[in-house]
Amino acid sequence: MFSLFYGLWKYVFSKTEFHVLILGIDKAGKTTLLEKLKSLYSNVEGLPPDRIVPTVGLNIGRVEASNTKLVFWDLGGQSGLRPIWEKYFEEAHAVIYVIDAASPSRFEDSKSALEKLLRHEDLQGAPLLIVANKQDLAGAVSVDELSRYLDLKELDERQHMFEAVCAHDGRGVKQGIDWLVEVMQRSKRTERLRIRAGVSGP
Ligand SMILES: Nc1nc2c(ncn2[C@@H]2O[C@H](COP(=O)(O)OP(=O)(O)OP(=O)(O)O)[C@@H](O)[C@H]2O)c(=O)[nH]1
Ligand SMILES: [Mg+2]
Repeated sequence: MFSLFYGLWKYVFSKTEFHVLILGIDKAGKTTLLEKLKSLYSNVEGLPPDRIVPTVGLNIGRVEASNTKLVFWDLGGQSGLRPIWEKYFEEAHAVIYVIDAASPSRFEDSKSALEKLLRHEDLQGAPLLIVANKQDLAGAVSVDELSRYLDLKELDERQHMFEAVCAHDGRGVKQGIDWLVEVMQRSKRTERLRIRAGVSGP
């Protein structure tokens, strides 16, 4: 009986495409992370860091992880571009929020952009992976320090995880994605999005 349900469950998720927004302020390392995700999870080699330029439009990456189709949407983080983010909120299953852990002078900006996003009704119930990026740099803070700094009460009501990552060499990326896939599969938001799209199962 268990294997029947498990098979059905796996079947439903092999059909579902999860939309994951990659957000964060400019220079946090979002596009570098997206390109690393492509290299790690698809047979397309992502761009090397020295070929990545600041994002103005939208970068898309499609990969398959743990038998699940993931579509990443990477948007520009410059302050003038942040108002565009909310256009993608409604359709997103989850958010990866990237922070440059080696730039404390930008933590305030990063925190307030995250705060806004957490308060937005179109993102209600979306699981959140907070990436403490650039762990290869000497000044990078740990996830504990970053979480203490952010100290956001809005996080208490949301499924979230902090992950120490280096988008250059890929460390920490798989752990974060494994967690994200698992929580997206079980989240009420995924169920709501599936019903809205008219997909009720096989
Ligand atoms: N040392 C180090 N540098 C990184 C890492 N990830 C990204 N960078 C560098 O940080 C800079 C900004 O990276 P991007 O990926 O363009 O940042 P972004 O968040 O996409 O920036 P916008 O598109 O402007 O929003 C580049 O010089 C990257 O090479 C990392 O893990 N370690
Ligand atoms: Mg970018």
